[in-house]
Amino acid sequence: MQTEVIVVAAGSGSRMGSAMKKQYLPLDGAPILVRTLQTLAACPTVDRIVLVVAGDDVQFVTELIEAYHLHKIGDVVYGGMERQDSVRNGIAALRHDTEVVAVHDAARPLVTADEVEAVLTAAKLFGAATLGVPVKDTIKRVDQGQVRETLQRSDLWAVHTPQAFKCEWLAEAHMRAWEQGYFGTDDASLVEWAGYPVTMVEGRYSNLKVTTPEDLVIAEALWKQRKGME
Ligand SMILES: Nc1ccn([C@@H]2O[C@H](COP(=O)(O)OP(=O)(O)OP(=O)(O)O)[C@@H](O)[C@H]2O)c(=O)n1
Ligand SMILES: C[C@](O)(CO)[C@H](O)COP(=O)(O)O
Repeated sequence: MQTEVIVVAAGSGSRMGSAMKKQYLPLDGAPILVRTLQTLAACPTVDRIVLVVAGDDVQFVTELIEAYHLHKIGDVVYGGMERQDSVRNGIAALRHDTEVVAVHDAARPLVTADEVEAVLTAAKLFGAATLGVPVKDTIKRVDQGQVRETLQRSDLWAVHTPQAFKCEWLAEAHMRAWEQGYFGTDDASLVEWAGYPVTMVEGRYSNLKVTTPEDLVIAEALWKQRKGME
């Protein structure tokens, strides 16, 4: 059974506000994107990685792949306006014999091989799965500055990547979403919208998405702590 991972790295990182796009900022001396790709390539179940980057970054990323001897990288394809467009471009580059595909944010460099393997295993068994963690804060729905509702925290999970799917489920969901103008902030929501069940796999709080400057400080501390424990 062939397994591929689409790594989306074509965002602009506007919330980070740095001169360099956040996926290329250093995490303990190597670019965040490199850290992410090294972990995915080390997963025994992952056969190939499709990397989605901005058109302007292809040359730079090709140099990174060589400089860091990154392996399992198949196609490097252009991203789109939204994350969903970038994933759709990645799907178009999958091999025809791929049965399970995972989608992962380049901006989540702290994912571990055992988390990746757990979500891939669940997708093989149940068709679709996402990593996530139970939320720790109380979540309220707010409209025009007014609290409208306090949600039942025990039902709420913060969703991470990777998310993994039977290839045909993900491809169908993305194609229908594109045709019907449906947008979601993750791939699982498209697959849910298409009518398929999605299994939640509990991951670790450390698998944060580097989004704003404080995330980078936390990610660096977690990375160094992990390295110290090896
Ligand atoms: N058009 C886009 C937008 C996002 N991404 C990728 O999707 C992941 C999650 O997106 P996010 O953290 O929101 O990244 P950005 O869009 O870059 O950040 P921002 O919203 O702050 O601009 C990142 O790895 C990002 O590079 C992408 O490939 N293509
Ligand atoms: C896919 C994701 O990382 C799951 O938490 C998240 O939805 C991406 O959202 P963003 O708007 O691209 O930050």
